[in-house]
Amino acid sequence: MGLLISNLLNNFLSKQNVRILMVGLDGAGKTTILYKLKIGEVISTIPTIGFNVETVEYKNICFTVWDIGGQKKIRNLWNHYFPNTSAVIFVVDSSDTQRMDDVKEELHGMMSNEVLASSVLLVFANKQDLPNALSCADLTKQLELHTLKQDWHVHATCATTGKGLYEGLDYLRDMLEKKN
Ligand SMILES: Nc1nc2c(ncn2[C@@H]2O[C@H](COP(=O)(O)OP(=O)(O)OP(=O)(O)O)[C@@H](O)[C@H]2O)c(=O)[nH]1
Ligand SMILES: [Mg+2]
Repeated sequence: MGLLISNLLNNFLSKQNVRILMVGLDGAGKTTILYKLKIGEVISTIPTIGFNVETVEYKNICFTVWDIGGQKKIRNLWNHYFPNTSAVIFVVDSSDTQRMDDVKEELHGMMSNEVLASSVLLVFANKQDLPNALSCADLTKQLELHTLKQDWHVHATCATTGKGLYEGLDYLRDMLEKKN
């Protein structure tokens, strides 16, 4: 009986583990987001060659966030991180309008990979503080998000202030819950 109660309690208290892959072009703000979520501060970043990984606990979920470098010459390494990914966070520099075609190509190329067929997608429309940042509606159109097979949500963020980051995670959680 004691064991039963202890098991029930453990199940109730145990955190759900979710593996998240965070990708996007170089300079989009991925590493800034990771450490804003992890330590609540804006760190001074250098371009990521390889990856950073941290766990972020939020509302009884333990997110293991893999932040992968986005420079063109290392983007072909992204697919090594795909297996067992529950959710993809694709970070976009919303003010980098010149590279939106590259963003679209990378995003669709990645999400068409069978290994990610049952993942959900959160797009962070980052750098909303910059004057020429595209809105979520414009990004949705330009990136043709409606043609994706997976569930997706696009959320406006500013990594340097933290605005929108946790709200985005709330949507991610809802999408994951709907799947289970
Ligand atoms: N204005 C503004 N700057 C931001 C924002 N988010 C990130 N940055 C800046 O953008 C630059 C690049 O950020 P990183 O987090 O290093 O970008 P990254 O996506 O990790 O880049 P790679 O590691 O090369 O793939 C840094 O100078 C950040 O301070 C934002 O929301 N607004
Ligand atoms: Mg980085």
